[in-house]
Amino acid sequence: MKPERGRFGPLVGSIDEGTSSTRFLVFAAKTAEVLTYHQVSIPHITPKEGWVEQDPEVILHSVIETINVTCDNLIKLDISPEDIVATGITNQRETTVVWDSVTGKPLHNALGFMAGYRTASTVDQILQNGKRNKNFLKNVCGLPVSTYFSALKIRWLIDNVEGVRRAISEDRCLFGTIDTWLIWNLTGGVNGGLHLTDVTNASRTMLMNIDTLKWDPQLCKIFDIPMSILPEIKSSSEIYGYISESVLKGIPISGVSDQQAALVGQMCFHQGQAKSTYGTGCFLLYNTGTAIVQSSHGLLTTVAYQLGKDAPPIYALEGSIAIAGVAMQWLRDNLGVIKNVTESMDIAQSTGEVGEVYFVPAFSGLYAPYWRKDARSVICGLTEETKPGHIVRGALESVAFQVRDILEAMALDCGYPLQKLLVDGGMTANNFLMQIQADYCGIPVVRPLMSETTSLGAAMAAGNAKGVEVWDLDNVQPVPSDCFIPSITEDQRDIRYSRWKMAIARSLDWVEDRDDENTGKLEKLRSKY
Ligand SMILES: Nc1ncnc2c1ncn2[C@@H]1O[C@H](COP(=O)(O)OP(=O)(O)O)[C@@H](O)[C@H]1O
Ligand SMILES: O=P(O)(O)OC[C@H](O)CO
Repeated sequence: MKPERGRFGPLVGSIDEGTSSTRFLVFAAKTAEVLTYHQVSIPHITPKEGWVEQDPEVILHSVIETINVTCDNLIKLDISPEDIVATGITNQRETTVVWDSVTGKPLHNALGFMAGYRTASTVDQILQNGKRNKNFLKNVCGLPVSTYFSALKIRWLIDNVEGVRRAISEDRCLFGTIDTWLIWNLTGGVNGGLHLTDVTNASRTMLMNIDTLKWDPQLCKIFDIPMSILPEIKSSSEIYGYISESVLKGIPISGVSDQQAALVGQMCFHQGQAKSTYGTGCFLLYNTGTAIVQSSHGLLTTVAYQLGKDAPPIYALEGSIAIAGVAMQWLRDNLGVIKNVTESMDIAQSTGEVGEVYFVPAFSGLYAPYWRKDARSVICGLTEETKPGHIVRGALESVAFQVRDILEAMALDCGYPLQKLLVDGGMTANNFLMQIQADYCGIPVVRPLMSETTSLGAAMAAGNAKGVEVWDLDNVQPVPSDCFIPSITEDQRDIRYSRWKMAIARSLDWVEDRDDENTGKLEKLRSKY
């Protein structure tokens, strides 16, 4: 029997395409409750050391699969999928896809956001081997020149993949971050798919002017990227188009964003509010309101959200950490010291207070606030007492310390320290990490009981564009949360943090970094040892 319509009122879907997995969640608009969801893992492909790729078609199929299974789950719960009125997309950001508009086929695997090695020489090329400072475009796009951002990945693809050059010359090449790839396919693909992105994703390419919110011809010229391959930029909350096939046929896609969506999901609508999302990487965003604040301490300036095409853009300062939860996957898959990522909590806890080990997971350099592609991982402080648990603990502590690095930079840029940290994302299930985060930053860490705030933010944006409020924002009760309170002394905190800084110093200058102001340092080191 068909489920009865309207049991929970209007429903809003959220496609959450992260670096490690894809989920489709369905929210009851009135209560923002997750009614059901389905999740599938997305494999990383590493054809060479440090070259992280994913298959765009696997990503697309994972989205379709999660939509289908979630809708089946709804029916089993006697809820009608026909109650879904809109869907949002929240996605891994800088990850870059290029495809052929005629065949619909990708021209290469997607280049992952943390693929540092591959584009290192592209960075050197743009910086003219150290003649330009890495911040030379920051005033225009808010970002330093780094392997992280899409423009470098597009440039690499044009330089290295013949099929991409040919498709450009034949005017068949389309570029997109994952949101764009999904929207194009879900709205029809080769049969009229729409080539669109949202302003928050566009702000991570290095090609959008942070002030005008348009593709910047000067930036495109510097990277030598044809503007014809770029999607149209929309706000984070408007009707992008309608899903052309599947059980959601006819439903509008009407909200798009990623880490920035968690700011919305965490209700950080006011200047001065911040959240940190702990997933594959970790991303701390601080709402700066309508002001474009340029950091002097290694943070990015990015668009936080624009909730409607005529709404003012709201900006954020961001600290991006490349390696967070993925370090747990590395401990599991490469070192075999944990059987699953959840186990990391008990193993780390079991080490007690003895045997401090500091682990800087700079697998392909360090992102904020260091921006050092010459850094590589180090594990310091090993003794004959060191056990695998100490390494696991060191990996979890590295996330907490990197977040402190970012909070220090934010306090310098903003003039005052943050009073509490709102957190979300898969890794926040780890209570040990949450406690040491509070300990090492010296402020309370507040974790909502519903940790899917990124998806919620995308659903809120999608509902907003359809005139359906997800969560009654006028009557919103305090979000039920757990709070972790600092439990170590200032002295203990400072000693640990200064050792972390020593470990960071040891991770730098490991490979040659021509764009860095310390050019030649490596040569000096070589002659010294
Ligand atoms: N209990 C846990 N302890 C430590 N890390 C965890 C735990 N649960 C999940 N993770 C890590 O969090 C990441 C998944 O979080 P998620 O928010 O789904 O990431 P993404 O959105 O980047 O795909 C994985 O890298 C995983 O290793
Ligand atoms: O995989 P996620 O969801 O943690 O997102 C990755 C970031 O968007 C990269 O900037």
